[in-house]
Amino acid sequence: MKNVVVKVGGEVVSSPEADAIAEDVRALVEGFHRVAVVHGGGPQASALQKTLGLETRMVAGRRYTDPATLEVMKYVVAGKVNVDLCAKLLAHGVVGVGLHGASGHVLQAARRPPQVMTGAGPDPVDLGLVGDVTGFNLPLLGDLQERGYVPVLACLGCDAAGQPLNINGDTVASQLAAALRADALVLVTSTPGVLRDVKDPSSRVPRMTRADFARGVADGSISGGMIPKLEESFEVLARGARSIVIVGKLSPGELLRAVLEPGSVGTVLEA
Ligand SMILES: Nc1ncnc2c1ncn2[C@@H]1O[C@H](COP(=O)(O)OP(=O)(O)O)[C@@H](O)[C@H]1O
Ligand SMILES: CC(=O)N[C@@H](CCC(=O)OP(=O)(O)O)C(=O)O
Repeated sequence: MKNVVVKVGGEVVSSPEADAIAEDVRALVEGFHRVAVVHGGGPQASALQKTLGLETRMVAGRRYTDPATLEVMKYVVAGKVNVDLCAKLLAHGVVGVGLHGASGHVLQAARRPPQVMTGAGPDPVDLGLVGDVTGFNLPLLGDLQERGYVPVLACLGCDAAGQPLNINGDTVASQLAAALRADALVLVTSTPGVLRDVKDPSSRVPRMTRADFARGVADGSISGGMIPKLEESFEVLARGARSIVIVGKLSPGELLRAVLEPGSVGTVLEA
């Protein structure tokens, strides 16, 4: 029995690939593995911001979140994306339970103080209503999994005073993997892993170390959302996570292989 955290990026939730993922989650659950799903919704949030005439401000892959932006995140991430993903799982025989941070206080957070960020220059950055994960309601997640449900967590946290906070989906997933001491964390994104050249889908990097990551940021070949994804992942690896793999453009069966045969799909991160 493996304890598996699967993070699905927003772009993937609305793509046909979601069927392959849901099917593989079913296979994992049927194989008596414990699965928790975390999802984002960044592209959908940016699209709604545009429709509403709101500016999207990303700083090194993270969204500057003012009160209006937080409203958008609630509508999109805890709303449409969570519903669509639970419905997709259901269509493949997986009963997901949709959750956000304020629900069961499953995702506990504290507002992030201004800090220097990789890829965003030397000065501290204040991201507004963005949170850092402080904990999870693990008993609630465990109870759900025990009864055959798959928790489906939207990446919105909530602090003890009841303030919802926007958190990068990869951050939530990697912190959850650490808290659960997961056997595998699979980050499903819109590219088939980390690419040497972001414009060339065939340039997949099969294995990557922290030093490779630092070099990629410095030479500009790793940018945008890939920076926080890798940064959080390497931190969790350093704290003892067992297996982290970045995958994407999945065909049926490939998510399963990423969990059961690490190294066969995507980019495996090495401590
Ligand atoms: N070297 C790279 N390899 C793959 N993707 C990269 C790379 N550098 C930048 N990216 C960008 O990072 C994006 C993935 O991050 P993000 O959009 O945050 O994904 P997700 O929504 O799945 O969390 C890719 O779509 C790509 O545009
Ligand atoms: C603080 C922060 O940046 N939060 C992210 C949360 C959504 C997310 O991570 O979505 P993907 O997984 O689809 O990228 C954002 O607002 O875009």
